[in-house]
Amino acid sequence: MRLSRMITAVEAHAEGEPGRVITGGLPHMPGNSVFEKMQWMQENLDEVRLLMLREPRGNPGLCCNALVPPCDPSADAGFIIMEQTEYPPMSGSNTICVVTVLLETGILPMVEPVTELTLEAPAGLIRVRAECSDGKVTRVEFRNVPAFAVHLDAPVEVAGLGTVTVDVAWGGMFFVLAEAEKLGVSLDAGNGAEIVRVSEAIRHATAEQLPVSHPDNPAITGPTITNLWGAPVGEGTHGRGAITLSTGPFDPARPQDASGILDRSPCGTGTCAKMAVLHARGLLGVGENYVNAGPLGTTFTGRIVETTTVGPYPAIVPTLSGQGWIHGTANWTLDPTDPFPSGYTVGDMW
Ligand SMILES: O=C([O-])C1=[NH+]CCC1
Repeated sequence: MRLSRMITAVEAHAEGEPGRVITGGLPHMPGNSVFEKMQWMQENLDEVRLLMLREPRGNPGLCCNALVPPCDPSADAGFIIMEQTEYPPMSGSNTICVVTVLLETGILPMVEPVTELTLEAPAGLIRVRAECSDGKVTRVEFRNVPAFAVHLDAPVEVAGLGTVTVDVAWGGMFFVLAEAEKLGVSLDAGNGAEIVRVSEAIRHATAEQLPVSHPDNPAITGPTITNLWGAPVGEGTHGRGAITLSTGPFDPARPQDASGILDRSPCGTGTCAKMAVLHARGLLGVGENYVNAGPLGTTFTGRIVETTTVGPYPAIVPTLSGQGWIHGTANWTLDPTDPFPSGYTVGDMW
């Protein structure tokens, strides 16, 4: 066997959303921050993202994280997040997967009943509190980067849908948010294809008509992801959402060909963006929880712990909590004669 790559990984999911964690096999990535390391990886090593996320080693619903040494001296570990069409600055489900892997495989020491650690994500420092029992991480709570609303009740002209009223908010990624019921879209997981089609049309139109960038880092732009939200359905929940991640380019002339995938979790950054919108509308206050359900019925619990400002925007500092599980380990390899050195996609499921 001759190999041009061997990548060691731990397979994990957080409340249903898969988040592979690469623990070895990647070269040193230069940079004075994890954000700069992410930029270097995007420019010099993007074939690894494609190799991990595309077939035969990946699938449309998979996210992948690369553990990297942190740059901030207060951080215990750094991680770069890879998705099908972008390197997101932050991700709740992937943070929970990374923490679960770091502690349950011994990369960082587990302290029971509570382990406290700091991660450096591309978006910044993430303070983590992990509840642990008998060697298992039973709950991960992290203090996210500040979340804020940029637009509330903004009209967007969407091909095939007409004028759609949207919110645009940052929760670690830039989301466009719209109410599913007003669009006549069911949020039941079985309606995934319509959710993706409608969400991609709204995202594409909003990115064109209401482009946004982060006041502290203009290289972070959007919106890149969509949150169709609705009323709570489960006992003890405050809301539900279906988050669509793009898996390919969108052609407004052929919205029926939209390619995207639902986050299987309630989406941590999406929950934080929704909380920022609720707070901006005076509907959620400091100290209040927001339990958000995703397509599988699993939940993340968000909480506003304080308020702040980001550039010109009033903002909230949210915590988010949920649980992760390891479901495998792998050595992913690439033979130099493999005809697909960056994996492949086929139109039937991409
Ligand atoms: O939990 C999260 O923030 C996300 N999960 C997948 C995309 C972003």
